[in-house]
Amino acid sequence: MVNSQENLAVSGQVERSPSDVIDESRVVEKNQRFYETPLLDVQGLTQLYGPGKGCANINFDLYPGEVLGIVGESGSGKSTLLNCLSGRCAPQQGQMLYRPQNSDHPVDFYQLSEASQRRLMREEWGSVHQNPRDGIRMQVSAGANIGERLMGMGQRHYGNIRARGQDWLRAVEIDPERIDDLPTTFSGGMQQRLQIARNLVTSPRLIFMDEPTGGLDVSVQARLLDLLRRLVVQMHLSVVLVTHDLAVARLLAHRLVVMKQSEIVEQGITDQVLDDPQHPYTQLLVSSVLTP
Ligand SMILES: Nc1ncnc2c1ncn2[C@@H]1O[C@H](COP(=O)(O)OP(=O)(O)OP(=O)(O)O)[C@@H](O)[C@H]1O
Repeated sequence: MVNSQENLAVSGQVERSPSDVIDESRVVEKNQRFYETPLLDVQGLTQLYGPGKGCANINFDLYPGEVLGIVGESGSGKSTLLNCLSGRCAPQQGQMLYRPQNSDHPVDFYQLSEASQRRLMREEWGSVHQNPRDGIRMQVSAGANIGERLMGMGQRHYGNIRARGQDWLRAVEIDPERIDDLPTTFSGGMQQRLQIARNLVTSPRLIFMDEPTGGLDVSVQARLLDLLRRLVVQMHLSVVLVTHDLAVARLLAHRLVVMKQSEIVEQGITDQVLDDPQHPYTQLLVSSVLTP
């Protein structure tokens, strides 16, 4: 039996011309080289609403296929940082170098024209919000939610778009027979999985996630985390993940950034940061989870 991921690859190929296949082999070569260099290089990013409120002097790299977790208590500036990174807000200072697909040269995202920023956000990036209502349209069918992202990238063949929609519903463990149903008839976990399908159908390289499992029952969370972990590996996604849940960070993130009052106080390999925290604030954060 062909698994969902293979189905996705097959349906993707249906729409590709032979010249695209040749291009693709070049992309793979380039991606291998990119592996040596960051996909995202963030330097001195600052967006302050008041002293200690927002994010200040943020520096980090993100590599292809890497998940970076951003943790910290409420109000430490995680969402402000994510909003700047995902292009929803322009920071007061700093730069974010991004290496676009099929290019050897990084671009400074905030210096791009609004049209170029929007193109990257539409074609190469995705955002998974905590509340699925912020990321999917509740009044159109599940299939339309997935299909409109493909149409936004210029695809017009109804049969192919519908087939991709069904493939992606299957990949996120939703019965493809529900393709014509409204998301309002889905459970919270299903809505979140639909939001993920809508994001991933365009094969993005970079995904921003804000508490993707927040507000879900523990068993639903576990299933979603398992799905996310699998998709991240299969699609070689780079992810910036904001979470207050250290267990979620431990499960998904390769590296962690710890924020306190707008600044990064510690960053490193996830297991090292959580098992041997160096900064007193991180020690407090970790011990507050361990203490019953
Ligand atoms: N648009 C804004 N205008 C004024 N202050 C803001 C704005 N956005 C955020 N802040 C303030 O900046 C600080 C950081 O908020 P932010 O939402 O980034 O924190 P957070 O770590 O994501 O918190 P939480 O985990 O509760 O979502 C807070 O004090 C908040 O009140």
